[in-house]
Amino acid sequence: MILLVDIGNSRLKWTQAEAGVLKPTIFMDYRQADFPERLREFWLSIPAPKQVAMASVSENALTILLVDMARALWPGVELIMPQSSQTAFDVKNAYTEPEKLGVDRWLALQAAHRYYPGDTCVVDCGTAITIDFIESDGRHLGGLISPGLFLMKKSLADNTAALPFSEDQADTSLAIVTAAAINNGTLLAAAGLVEAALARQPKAYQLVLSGGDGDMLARHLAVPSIVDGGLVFKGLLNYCRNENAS
Ligand SMILES: Nc1ncnc2c1ncn2[C@@H]1O[C@H](COP(=O)(O)OP(=O)(O)OP(=O)(O)O)[C@@H](O)[C@H]1O
Ligand SMILES: CC(C)(CO)[C@@H](O)C(=O)NCCC(=O)O
Ligand SMILES: [K+]
Repeated sequence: MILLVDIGNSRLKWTQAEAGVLKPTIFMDYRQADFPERLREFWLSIPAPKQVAMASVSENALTILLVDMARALWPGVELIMPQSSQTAFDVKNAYTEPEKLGVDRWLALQAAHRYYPGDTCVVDCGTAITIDFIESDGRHLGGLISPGLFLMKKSLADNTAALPFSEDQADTSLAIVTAAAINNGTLLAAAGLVEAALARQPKAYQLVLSGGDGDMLARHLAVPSIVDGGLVFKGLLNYCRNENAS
């Protein structure tokens, strides 16, 4: 078994890979006080992994906590922590400073290149919305970063007197009450961003979505898309030896 860990900006996501097949993802809020205990209990209940692969775009302290926990639970376990680089698994990073590209974006690009070959636009709709374009030959063209839906709504609530934070259902129609106006406005901002990014390219790209709001965004886009919430995990798996072994 290989333990795969994606430390995002708001949540920790982890899963087990057995013979290359991913189990359901466990999502955890790492800001809760009892998070380390809850995670340790979870990890005590699973078979000892041969390898632990981690991707982190979060604070170092959290990464260190998780590394220490894995080492304490499974002494001698092999830890794999990929970093963004110039090229990996036939993907060429477009950034002028390749190591500055978020490792979540880098891993998602590698997974997209492997599992969704072709000219592809990879969108992660999480804390941030990231949009990256990759050509069928593995050349990354670059990307875009915007606040995600939660942050858009939170910044409205935090910076105005009259606007509340609302998590009601959203669509892209015109609203006649405040909460719907915010939910629909921010959803249309996200959908419009993705549609505009695609429309401004000189050719067509297939669209692959991931992230906590990926499903919701997919339902409201005017263009077809594939939703795959496992892109970062699949990218991590590339870096593991014997990925097909149990
Ligand atoms: N407390 C919360 N903070 C932020 N987002 C939340 C929270 N609760 C629910 N969400 C939802 O999850 C979305 C974030 O998705 P996701 O879980 O992929 O983000 P993440 O864990 O921070 O990962 P990443 O950093 O990779 O984007 C938000 O836009 C929001 O809709
Ligand atoms: C953009 C986020 C926050 C998305 O999770 C992450 O990929 C990150 O911290 N990136 C570093 C900056 C960059 O990718 O240009
Ligand atoms: K992300």
